[in-house]
Order: sequence, then structure tokens, then C-alpha cells
Amino acid sequence: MSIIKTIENLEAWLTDADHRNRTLGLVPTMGYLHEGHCSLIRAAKADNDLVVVSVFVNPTQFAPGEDFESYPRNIERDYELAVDSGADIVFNPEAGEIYVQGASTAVEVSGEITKKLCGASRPTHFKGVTTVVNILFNIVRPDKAYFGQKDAQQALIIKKMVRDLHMPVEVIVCPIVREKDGLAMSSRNIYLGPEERKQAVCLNCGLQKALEYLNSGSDDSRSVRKLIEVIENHIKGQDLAIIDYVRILDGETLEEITDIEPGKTALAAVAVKFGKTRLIDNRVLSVEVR
Ligand SMILES: Nc1ncnc2c1ncn2[C@@H]1O[C@H](COP(=O)(O)OP(=O)(O)OP(=O)(O)O)[C@@H](O)[C@H]1O
Ligand SMILES: CC(C)(CO)[C@@H](O)C(=O)[O-]
Ligand code: BAL
Repeated sequence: MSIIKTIENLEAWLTDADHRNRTLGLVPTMGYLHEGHCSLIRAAKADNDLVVVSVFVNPTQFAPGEDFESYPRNIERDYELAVDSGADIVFNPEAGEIYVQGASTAVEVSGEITKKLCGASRPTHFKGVTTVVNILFNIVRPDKAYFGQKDAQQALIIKKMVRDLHMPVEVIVCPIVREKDGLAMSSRNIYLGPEERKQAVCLNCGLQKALEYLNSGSDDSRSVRKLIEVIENHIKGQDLAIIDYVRILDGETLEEITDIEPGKTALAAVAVKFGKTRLIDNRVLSVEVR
């Protein structure tokens, strides 16, 4: 088994007598795999006969000045980790393989869902994501595709795209895998210096404090404004943390809400910069029924 680089070789593998008519799971990644990715691969292997892991640092989802060039890459290590976690193949194409010469077609989900949160900070990002995910779906034709809740907005957008376009694939969203101290695993965590790494737990701790406040029974415990203040105050306690956003929005549509309503879910989402490293994290908030 080896790393497949071309669509032609991937197609040959997919249509091989041993692989035809088997259920297929796809785990799209940008590589530099960690336990978060491995959990998606294991979930895919549990549900499907075959698992394809794609490793592709997609240029179209990075804006000029973002970290496309410096994004960490190590395909040999990725291959080992993917296979150990249950992948049958790793698809690692060059950009010219994914984007045909002269390509000028994009897939874009419009509306609030793509404009808020990371869509506000990175206005061209999600168009790049939905376009490449579409291309990967067309090439691999999976029955199921696996995404992480760490990128909660991305998961909601991809689900919406699949629903809106009647795409024949089931989107599965898997829980956030964290380091022992609670920091959400991310390939970008390696950019952090030692002091930044220590302080980076504030994303998770701030979100946890909001969840605790929500269920504290205080008069204003369901107020979005108050809960945002709880998160912001905690993050601001770290001198190296620069808040990009702290928002609490409707958990499905990402529309504005003022209170967490019983029976509904809200998404508390944060993006925080440490130097040039931008980290994201989130919590689904719902009121405990007592
Ligand atoms: N800690 C995690 N737990 C669960 N899933 C994760 C985690 N980190 C990433 N994923 C998921 O893995 C998939 C591939 O993500 P990606 O390769 O961008 O990794 P990443 O660690 O999120 O990198 P980045 O530094 O770009 O945020 C996405 O669906 C993402 O949500
Ligand atoms: C889904 C994805 C692989 C598309 O490039 C990327 O956005 C990611 O790794 O989350
Ligand atoms: N997982 C998110 C990919 C990105 O930041 O481009």
C-alpha cells in the first residue's frame, strides 16, 4: 500500500474488484495528523468497509498573508498514523491535480452561516473549503464523510451544502479531541511558544466557565451578553491572548440570539491569537433540564 498522488491511480484503486461495491468513508484533512484526525479515521473505519484519508493543504482556503506556505507538512508520518488508525489509503494530491488548469468554478454557501465567526475574520475561507470538499466528494464518491466539531462552523456549512445540493453523502461530525490540559488538538498548536502554549488553555477554560455559569441558576445565567463577558474576562486574564472573536449564536443557523432558550442549542465559539497563531474552540451550550 502506498500514498496515492493522482486521481487516475485513486480511480483505479476505487474501481478495483476488491474495493468496488464496498461502503466507503472519507476523512478530509490538511495533514500533520494528530489524535483529533485519528479519532475521525477510527470512526470512519467503524462505520465503513474502506476508508480514504485525504491530505491536501488547500491553497484556495488561505488568504494572502495567511500561513499556507508555513502550514506544517509531514506526509510520511501522516501515512503511518492514518494506516495505524484504520485508513486503507492516503490520497495526497498536488494542487494541479485537484484544480484543473483554467478552473473557474467554485461552490459557495451563502447567508449568515458563512459570514459570521471565522467567515468574518477570513472572508474567502469557506468558499475555498466548500469548493475543495465538493471536488473531493466528486473524486472519492464516499458514502460518509467525517469532520470534527473543533471546526464547528465548517461542519455546519458542509452539512448545509450537502443538504442544499442533495449531495449523496452523509456528513458525520465527531467530538473535539483535547490535550490533557484541555487545549483542543490542532495542527497549528506546534506554532505556539512554551508560554503561549500554557496560556492557550484559556480558550477551553473560558468556554467551560460559560457552561458552568449557564447552569448556575443565577438570574442572568442564560443571557448571551453575560456569558460572552464570562468567556472574555477569562481569556483577557492571559497577557499573550488577543481575542479575534467570542460569540454565542444559534447552534444550527448561527443567527444572533440574546438568551439561551431551554430545548435549543447555542454555539459558543472563540478565536484567539497568540502572536501569529490563531486558535479556535467552541462549546455547544444547552440548559440542563433539572
Ligand atoms: N481536536 C480535534 N478533534 C476532532 N476533530 C478535529 C480536531 N482537530 C481537527 N479536527 C478535524 O480534522 C479535520 C481536518 O482538520 P485540519 O487538517 O484542518 O486539522 P486542524 O488540526 O484543525 O488544523 P488547523 O491547525 O488547520 O486548525 C477537520 O474536520 C477538523 O475539524
Ligand atoms: C475540510 C478541509 C480538509 C478542507 O480543506 C479543511 O478545511 C480542514 O482540514 O478542516
Ligand atoms: N481546519 C481549518 C482549516 C484552516 O484553518 O484552513
